Formats: sequence, C-alpha cells, structure tokens
Amino acid sequence: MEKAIIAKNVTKKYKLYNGTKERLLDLLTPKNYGEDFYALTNVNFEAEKGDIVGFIGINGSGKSTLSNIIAGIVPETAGTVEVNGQTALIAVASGLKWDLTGRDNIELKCLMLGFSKEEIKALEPEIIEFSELGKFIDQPVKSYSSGMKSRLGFAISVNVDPDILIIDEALSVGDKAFAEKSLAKMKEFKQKGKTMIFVSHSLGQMKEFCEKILWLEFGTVRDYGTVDEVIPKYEQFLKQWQKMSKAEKDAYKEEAIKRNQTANAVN
Ligand SMILES: Nc1ncnc2c1ncn2[C@@H]1O[C@H](COP(=O)(O)OP(=O)(O)OP(=O)(O)O)[C@@H](O)[C@H]1O
Repeated sequence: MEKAIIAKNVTKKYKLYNGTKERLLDLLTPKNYGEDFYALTNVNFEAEKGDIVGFIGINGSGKSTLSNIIAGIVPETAGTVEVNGQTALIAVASGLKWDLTGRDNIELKCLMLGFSKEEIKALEPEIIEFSELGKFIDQPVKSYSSGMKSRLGFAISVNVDPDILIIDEALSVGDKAFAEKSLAKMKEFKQKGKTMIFVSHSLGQMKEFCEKILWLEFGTVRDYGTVDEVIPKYEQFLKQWQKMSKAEKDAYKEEAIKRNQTANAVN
C-alpha cells in the first residue's frame, strides 16, 4: 500500500513565558528564558493512501498540533513528517487572512495551491455557493462569526480537491444543516479514495466516519488501531477520567507529561 503520511519521532516543543517581558528577553538575549513545554513527544504515525483516520484525546493532547504539522502550517521541533500529496486543512481559526474579504481569501488560497486565474474563475462560484455566505463574501473575514469562517474554510478546502483533507473540529461550529452537507461532501471524498484526518470530540461522528483511530494523550500516542479496537478503550478511559477530581486529573496529567519529558530526554 502507498503511504500518504509518515510521521517519525515527531516532537513539538513550545516555550511558555511568564509575560511579554520574558518573551522579549528570550528573543533579545542569548540566555534561555521561558519554560519548555512538549505538546508532542516522539509521535510515530503512518496513514495509507485512502485511510480515514480520527484523532482523539482529551483537551490538550496534541491533536491540533499534530494536524497542523501534517498540514505544514506549524514546523516540528524534531522528527520528520513525510506527506505524499497536497494537503488542505479545515480548522475554525486557521488559514484565513482576516483583513481580506471572503472572495479574496478564496483567490489567495487557490493561487497558493497553484491554480491558474482561469481555473480560479471557474471554481469560485462553486466555493461561494457551498459557503452560503451570500453578500458577506465581499466583506472582510474579521466581520464573520466563527460559523461563517468555518463555512468559508470548509467550502474552499473541499472544493480544491486536495489529496489529503484534514478537518479539525470544523463541524462543531455552524448549524446542523451545514454540518450535514459537509459530512456528505466528506463521504464523497471517502468514496474517491482520498486520505482524511478527522479531529473531533464527537465519538458518534468518529464511529460513523473513520476507519482508524489515533489516540493521543498529553503529547504521546496512547493507541493506534481500528475504530472497534480503540474507541471502546477510550470510552472506558473517559469514564474513569470523568470520575476523577480536579486534583487527581492534575496529578495524572503531570505524571503523563513527566513521562513524555523523560522519553524526550532519553531519545
Ligand atoms: N502556540 C502555543 N504555545 C504554547 N503552547 C501551545 C501552543 N499551541 C498549543 N499549545 C499547547 O500544546 C498542547 C496541545 O495543544 P493542542 O491544541 O494540539 O491540543 P488538542 O488535543 O488539539 O486540544 P483540544 O481538544 O482542546 O483542541 C496544549 O497544552 C496547548 O496548550
């Protein structure tokens, strides 16, 4: 089988600063200010061409970070990510230039993807219609609601026909009718044998839509397998997690992060 994505030992380190002054000092001086925070530690993950993979995990597990790295929007700190094909990421707050209008965003995105002026002209009406933005298409994106931004992002990404479509929580904003239309479009993609990554907290949507599940836990891979293998284990975990007190959750999280950091130091 042809691989669509090969992620090897992917690590993402962020710097956490105690205020703007510390951030500036870190930039301006050779001394190391701020605290290292590992959002991902040595993540290994592969997807075959045509796989539909769901990323699950509680808040802060690194799902969006890994999606953004695969989409080429955020650089990895260490490790490698090989992606075979053109990716398109649909996420609530990403990829759109807020000062430009919806129409300008469509044109810019298509130009960046290598479409010609003629191809863009032909594609634009379809994208605008799918977005249901009406006359707002000529207003700056900063005047859009989060649902409208998501609709525009979704309309562009699904209509440019990417090889790998990454959808990060974009179905959770906006109305039910648009979510259904988007799901139908995603099913079309699935039938065409495209590769898809789907990030969602809705296990119902995951079961309906995905074949494989990558379960991330505080920046590491807790499990990767079929929907039937991984989702029941995750549901079991969620039941325990929900019963934990805040202090127990903090302790669990701290322990997991420490384990990740130790793993990082060893490798
Ligand atoms: N730019 C950043 N600077 C510092 N820390 C960050 C940055 N972006 C993400 N993080 C941290 O990295 C961790 C992983 O975040 P990420 O958004 O990837 O998680 P997630 O699993 O997608 O979470 P959610 O389900 O809440 O969307 C979090 O602890 C987050 O606070």
